[in-house]
Amino acid sequence: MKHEIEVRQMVKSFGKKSALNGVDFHVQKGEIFGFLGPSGSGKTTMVKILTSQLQHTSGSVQVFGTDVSKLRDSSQLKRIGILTDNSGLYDRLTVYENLELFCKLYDVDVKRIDEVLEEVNLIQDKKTVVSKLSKGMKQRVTLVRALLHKPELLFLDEPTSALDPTNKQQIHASLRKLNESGTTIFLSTHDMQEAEYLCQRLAFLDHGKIVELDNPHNLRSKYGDSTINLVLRNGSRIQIKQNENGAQSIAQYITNGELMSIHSNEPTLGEIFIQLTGRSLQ
Ligand SMILES: Nc1ncnc2c1ncn2[C@@H]1O[C@H](COP(=O)(O)OP(=O)(O)OP(=O)(O)O)[C@@H](O)[C@H]1O
Repeated sequence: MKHEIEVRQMVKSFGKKSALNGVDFHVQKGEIFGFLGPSGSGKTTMVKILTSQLQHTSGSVQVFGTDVSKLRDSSQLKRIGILTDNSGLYDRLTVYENLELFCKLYDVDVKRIDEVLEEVNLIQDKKTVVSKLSKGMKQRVTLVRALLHKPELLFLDEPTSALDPTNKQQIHASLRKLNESGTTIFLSTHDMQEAEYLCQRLAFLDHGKIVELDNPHNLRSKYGDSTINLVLRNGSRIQIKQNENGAQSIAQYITNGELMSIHSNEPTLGEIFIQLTGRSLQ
């Protein structure tokens, strides 16, 4: 089966410095794939290569089953959406005028503008000049622009980095909805909660290499210490191993009416990253 994205033994060097070093992964149609790494690990470079804004040094990069360079053809370009830091919005035009330009370029009915503005809670700012928007609002307009033509494959580079928690939630909900309607999403982020909430599979990137790739559930089981935390009615906290002795202890606490709460001790994605690399994602 052809994947939406297929990257094999890919290297990207800037002069003598290698930003990405032998990267292998694929993205299946219909999934949200997370590319997680701290600052400088190579996320933006990867997004630029996958969207044909930057050429890789060696290895193979395929999007929609053909070489990534084909994305420069306008028919192929219309199949993807891109949200990056560099907003490319015209400061002196209003939100609507900016989006209208994009609709003309991509042959999209302008009726779609209101629909997407509603979705990210920006409809009331439709007539505002872009120079008067906050950073977070600009980020949402850029997202609207990336969604207007209903792309099959959406690339997001740190999509919520400038947003407050409420706006973040709104964007996450819109992205999930979009994914449910069939859009495949490649998400680069250093926000592990975002990755945890959105991604079906994740690659952890460190110094230009993928150090782990799996779904969040498998990652947690693989790196968890298989203990269970109990809180007793007298306030004490106990950690118990998941084995026969542990099961007997838990049964005893329940029988004696001493147990108040019980939960598994799964690591967060951030903790797993630290286990793997010795450094944090921030
Ligand atoms: N045009 C360039 N010329 C030289 N080096 C570059 C260039 N672009 C990126 N790099 C280097 O490649 C490495 C990866 O950078 P990249 O921007 O992809 O990281 P990132 O994970 O996106 O970081 P951040 O989260 O801070 O945006 C860094 O060491 C960076 O300095």
